[in-house]
Amino acid sequence: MYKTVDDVNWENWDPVVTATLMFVIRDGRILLIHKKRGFGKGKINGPGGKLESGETPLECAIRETQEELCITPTGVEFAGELHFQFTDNNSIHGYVYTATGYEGEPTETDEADPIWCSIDELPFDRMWEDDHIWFPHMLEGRHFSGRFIFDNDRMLDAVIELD
Ligand SMILES: Nc1[nH]c(=O)nc2c1ncn2[C@H]1C[C@H](O)[C@@H](COP(=O)(O)OP(=O)(O)OP(=O)(O)O)O1
Repeated sequence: MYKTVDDVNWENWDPVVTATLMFVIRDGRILLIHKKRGFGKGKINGPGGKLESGETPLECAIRETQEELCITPTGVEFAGELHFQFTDNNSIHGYVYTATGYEGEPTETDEADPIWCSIDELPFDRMWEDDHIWFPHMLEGRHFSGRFIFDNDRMLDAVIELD
């Protein structure tokens, strides 16, 4: 049973899922989604999803943003990595990207409803519990690497490293 980050053998960690997140940040605002289905349904997060075969995390993050919000992010940069170990043995390796702009118009789809938020008033109470730990680093443009233990959607432990 995983309780703390130290209970995981990170050297041999073999995540079940590799996934991505994309955050468009411009003019003091960030483009989030209300997730309508899939993992984390009902939460507020960035667009993103599972890596498909033959795809890089960057390609995945752009494709998922196109699929979920009908926009193509521009000025994309790598922001950080997230390592989630769940007590039920699920595990997710997440790659986070930021973008400074986009082509198209953010549009509601079956998967997501777009929400613009002020970066000073983020809805952390409706987001995954780890987000308040690494969002400030992402917003500062600081690369981060986070390790987290979750029991369903309750965070049990967290460690964050900065470049
Ligand atoms: N603790 C957490 N904090 C966070 O901010 N995002 C998390 C998270 N745990 C998972 N995610 C995100 C990462 C990724 O975008 C998504 C999980 O990917 P999944 O592919 O499992 O989701 P979906 O069911 O949307 O899959 P797709 O069918 O590929 O869209 O949830």
